[in-house]
Amino acid sequence: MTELLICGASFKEDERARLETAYPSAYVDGPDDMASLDEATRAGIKAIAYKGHKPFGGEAMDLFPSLGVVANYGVGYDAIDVAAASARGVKVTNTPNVLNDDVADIAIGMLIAQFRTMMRGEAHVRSGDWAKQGEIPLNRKVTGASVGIVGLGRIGREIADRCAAFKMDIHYTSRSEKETPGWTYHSDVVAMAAAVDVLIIALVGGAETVGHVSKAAIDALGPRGVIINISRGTTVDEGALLDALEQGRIAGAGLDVFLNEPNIDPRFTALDNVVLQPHQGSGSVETRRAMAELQLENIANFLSGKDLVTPVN
Ligand SMILES: NC(=O)c1ccc[n+]([C@@H]2O[C@H](COP(=O)([O-])OP(=O)(O)OC[C@H]3O[C@@H](n4cnc5c(N)ncnc54)[C@H](O)[C@@H]3O)[C@@H](O)[C@H]2O)c1
Ligand SMILES: O=C(O)[C@H](O)CO
Repeated sequence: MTELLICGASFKEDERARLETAYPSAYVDGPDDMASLDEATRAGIKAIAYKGHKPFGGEAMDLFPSLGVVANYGVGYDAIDVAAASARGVKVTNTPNVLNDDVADIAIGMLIAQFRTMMRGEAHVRSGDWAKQGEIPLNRKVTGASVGIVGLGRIGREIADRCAAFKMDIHYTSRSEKETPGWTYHSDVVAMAAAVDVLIIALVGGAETVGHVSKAAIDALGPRGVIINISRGTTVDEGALLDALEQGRIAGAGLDVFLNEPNIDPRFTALDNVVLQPHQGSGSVETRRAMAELQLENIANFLSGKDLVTPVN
């Protein structure tokens, strides 16, 4: 009997093989393909291993009368309708913590690359312009900058700890104030943006945080301001961000996440004050392996009647 459905075209070959070896399974590229599975297969599915950002809602869950768990590969589960799952008695799990270091590292990497114009420096060396034209313009010091972390959760905290090592003046917003001596708490993102040079967005995605970093926050950041986003494309007003970047009303951005990935707004690629990454925050071999193992552990625990390791609902 097929107990597991593997759903997601972005599963790597080894990740998929590990799941297939563990349980009799079926595979689909995404939720839109679930209805194409035959009824007998759908009837047996108890667990879905999910990977990707395509919306997975109640209608698709209803195709599986025995479904008990949706195990997401990733900490952010904004693609999954958790309320619909709960209403159907379906558990949702995710992969928190194991990816904190990688995502924090790439946030700091983009910050350094943006401040120190490393992409321009790279192009200057590769093109031969260094020998022909000499040095690139001077850029901006990273150590000691003032930084505002939007969302001091698991990843936000790791980012802040790295910023502390760079002797930065640390500000943050969060739903509640934390025990962080020396760091400045703001209840309002616009007020924080007015007080710092850099905003690093580490919020959850989903309906509640759409446009959280608003046009007003971008305007408050000002012409020396830089926005780093490793959360979701939805958490910032992307149109306002593009306008501000094009008009030089902020200094630049480092972005790992966008609306409509991977078909991002072409206005981004025309800019020379941005560092752009292909949503690869957690994308080291080591971390992806840990995420895959945690996903499988959640599935295994569910199917053997044990407690889930990282339940969401
Ligand atoms: N770029 C990547 O590859 C990558 C990798 C992993 C995670 N992420 C994103 O990072 C997010 C954060 O992950 P985490 O493990 O740190 O999550 P977390 O839950 O520990 O922290 C989330 C933060 O968002 C804040 N928050 C939640 N709901 C809010 C609301 N309605 N309004 C204002 N603030 C709110 C919380 O207070 C917290 O500070 C994920 O949800 C995911 O979207 C991206
Ligand atoms: O949320 C996450 O873990 C990453 O963005 C991958 O989806």
